[in-house]
Amino acid sequence: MRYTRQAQPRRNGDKRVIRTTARGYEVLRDPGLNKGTAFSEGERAALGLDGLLPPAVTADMEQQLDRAYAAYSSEPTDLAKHVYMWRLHDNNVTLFYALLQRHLLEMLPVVYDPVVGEAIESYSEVFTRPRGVYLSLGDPESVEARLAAFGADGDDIDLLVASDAEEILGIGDWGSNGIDIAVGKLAVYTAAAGIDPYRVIPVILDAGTNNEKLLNDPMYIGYRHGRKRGKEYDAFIEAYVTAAQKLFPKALLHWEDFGSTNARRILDTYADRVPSFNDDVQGTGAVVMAGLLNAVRLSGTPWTGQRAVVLGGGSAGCGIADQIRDQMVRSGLSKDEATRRIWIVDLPGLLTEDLGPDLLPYQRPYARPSAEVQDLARTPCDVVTAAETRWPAMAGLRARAASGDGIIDLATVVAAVKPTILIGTSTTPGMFTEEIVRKMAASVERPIVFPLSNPTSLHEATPAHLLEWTDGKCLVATGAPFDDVERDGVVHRIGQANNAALYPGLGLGVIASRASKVSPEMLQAAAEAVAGQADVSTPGASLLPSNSELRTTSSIVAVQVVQTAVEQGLARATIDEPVEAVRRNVWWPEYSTVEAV
Ligand SMILES: NC(=O)c1ccc[n+]([C@@H]2O[C@H](COP(=O)([O-])OP(=O)(O)OC[C@H]3O[C@@H](n4cnc5c(N)ncnc54)[C@H](O)[C@@H]3O)[C@@H](O)[C@H]2O)c1
Ligand SMILES: O=C(O)C[C@H](O)C(=O)O
Ligand SMILES: [Mn+2]
Repeated sequence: MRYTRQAQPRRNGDKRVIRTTARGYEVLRDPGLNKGTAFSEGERAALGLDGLLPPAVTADMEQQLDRAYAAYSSEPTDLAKHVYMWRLHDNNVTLFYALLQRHLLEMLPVVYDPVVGEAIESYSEVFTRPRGVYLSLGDPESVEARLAAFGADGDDIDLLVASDAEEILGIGDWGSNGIDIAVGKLAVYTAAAGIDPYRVIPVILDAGTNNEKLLNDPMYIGYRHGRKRGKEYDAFIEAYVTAAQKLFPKALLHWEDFGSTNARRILDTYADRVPSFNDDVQGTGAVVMAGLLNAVRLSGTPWTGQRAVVLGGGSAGCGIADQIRDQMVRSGLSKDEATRRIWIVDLPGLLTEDLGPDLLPYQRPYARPSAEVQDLARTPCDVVTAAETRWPAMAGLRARAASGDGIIDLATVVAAVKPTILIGTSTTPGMFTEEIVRKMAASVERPIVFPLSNPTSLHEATPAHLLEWTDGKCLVATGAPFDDVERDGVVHRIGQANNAALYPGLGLGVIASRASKVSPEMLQAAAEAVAGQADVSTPGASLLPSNSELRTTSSIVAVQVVQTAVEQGLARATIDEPVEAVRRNVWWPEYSTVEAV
């Protein structure tokens, strides 16, 4: 290691010092050291930078921020802006985060979702330099050595975000390209919650890919092999967890964008063994709960009277269903009564018990008894061959198509159930049709409709359509950012029910408390904290806090998570005061003084 960073204290405004043996270009080429024109005259002399920098010394960051923002703005496309930002990151980490934080509302969709989806699709082409750890199932013995190559000491790492990239957003399998989802999620951790960017590692768990386009692309940079499953896959994940725990014993393991057969299984296997959570199952479930807490309050119908239909019963859909069920139980229903008030529609239509082994274990509790649905109409169905290898539910669809039985489709379910809540996590655009939404609105005063499939192009409906079809009565939240919708003099602000509003604060709380695990109560505390940050007292108000307030939201979430961890006896750090514990762990994008040693 060529320099050491002073770890504590890390408060806004505190001066930090980095001591380094590096000199000259070595300093300028290290994005953790480089300050460009902000190096003082003293630093320039001591570090051998005289002559390597133009003479002007820009004492604060303002001018650099203005220059970088102008360059960013002049990029012609969102993807070019995304690439610009990551080049800036590779040149000067502090400036990257200062710029991102200053323009968070504008830049979040560019650095993160939806543009990160485009970047992942073209990763092999736009690749310039690596930014994380690449682990390959093709070389399982090397897992520990590859993680160790990151070069951090055990106590220096707080958080690893890992993906096997089988189900990136809603765009499917992207193999090693998927490392950018881990990189993007970590950038949000830092910009939204102040997680120290030097104490995190993005990881790709490359288990092969079934993406033919990648397998046939000579430029593909991942493990060129069909996706491996079963024992080999499980051993690979086990090797990762074991190595991560050994090398970085304090770290929280964040799981992102796994396929529906692995996500929940991995979560259940490790939830009690290491501090870990699955963002798509739990982060999404909790952020959607935040939006629903506000929406249900506005709807005037208590939780015990809500009926929810979820389209897309994968990681996100069933994670959301579980949180709705738990909220109904907290409101007084039995677990069974609550489960019966949730209907899940997937590729084979309404999930029913007769799908038997085609159901995933976590879908099974929601499957409706055959007797209950025998009078419902069935619509003939075709098997979509393009989705053949992607979802296990295809087997159920194929069986129903072959038997000539057809499926109980979303329109039929909505007509029969008269849901008060409709959630979309199906990855399929346009599924909430005018007919379906009008049908729902005919029997519910304030329909709650959350189309959540990312990126933007995959949303089940647009907010403008939902408000049009419900005469402005719909309570809407979306997965990606959408513009306000104006109707009859009311400006409807569209809340973004994206896990980015929740996981950064959750992670910060877990790190600050060194919680031994992520409990359901911590998730619920986080959901309530997010809900409480949205003021829904005016007509058209957003159901979730604005992303421009992410920093505040995240710190409030973190404090509640620390508090809950302490109450549950899960905190391994000594916490006298949760606010102070959180504050101590926050990193700010401010230049350190660089000293030559
Ligand atoms: N807003 C958020 O914070 C957030 C969080 C997580 C996931 N998501 C989005 O939710 C979507 C699903 O993500 P996931 O991780 O659950 O994926 P997943 O693969 O685990 O689940 C997708 C499910 O949808 C089903 N499906 C596919 N086509 C369908 C159709 N036409 N009708 C009904 N069901 C269909 C699949 O069989 C599968 O069960 C993605 O688009 C993702 O971006 C949003
Ligand atoms: O990444 C996002 O924007 C949210 C979520 O994790 C997703 O998979 O869509
Ligand atoms: Mn995700």
